[in-house]
Amino acid sequence: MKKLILASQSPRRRELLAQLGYQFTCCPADIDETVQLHESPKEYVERLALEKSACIAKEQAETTLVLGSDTCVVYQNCILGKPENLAQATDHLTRLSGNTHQVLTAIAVVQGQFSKAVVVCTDVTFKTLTTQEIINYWHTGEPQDKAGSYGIQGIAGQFVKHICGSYSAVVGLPLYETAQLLAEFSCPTPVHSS
Ligand SMILES: Cc1cn([C@H]2C[C@H](O)[C@@H](COP(=O)(O)OP(=O)(O)OP(=O)(O)O)O2)c(=O)[nH]c1=O
Repeated sequence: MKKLILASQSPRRRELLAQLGYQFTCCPADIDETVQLHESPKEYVERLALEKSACIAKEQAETTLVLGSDTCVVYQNCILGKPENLAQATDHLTRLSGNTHQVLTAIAVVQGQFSKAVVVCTDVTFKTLTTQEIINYWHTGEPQDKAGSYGIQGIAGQFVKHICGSYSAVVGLPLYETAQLLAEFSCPTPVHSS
């Protein structure tokens, strides 16, 4: 079995990868997450997932697989990152209120000089939120470390009227695509026959 490293500090990603049955270690990647000029949201998440994996892979043996991931929330082609304060979270959640937005999650595997990335897009539709609901939500402490200022797997689950795509991708790691990608690198889940 090849050695597998998850290049992430996210407890959600760790739980999702463990759910697939893999044995792995975690090694957070510290990279610059600034959006580049003229970069589309899809290009952005793909680049970050690859950079996170490559940053850890360069310290590893050529046979080690490194999986990195990045999630961003996109509304009308604008990237909504993690909020720094209540004002930013209010801005994000006011935009998402009553509307459909996209959650883009990229996963990337780097092994020595080989790499491959996949981007998964999910549509999420929110109910209309009042200013008081947004303020109350901020004070739960849930939005602070999450792209777009919400966590679908938590209290904000009640804001979501409809989702079209991958729930696990919204939480941070798309289960289907991750298993497929790792199998391509000869690292199958326990249920794969090959
Ligand atoms: C939209 C949404 C995001 N998120 C989280 C997933 C990611 O952890 C985070 C987006 O930030 P990321 O920069 O993708 O990830 P991270 O900094 O948490 O972890 P790392 O870079 O070390 O892998 O937002 C949820 O948990 N639920 C949601 O519904």
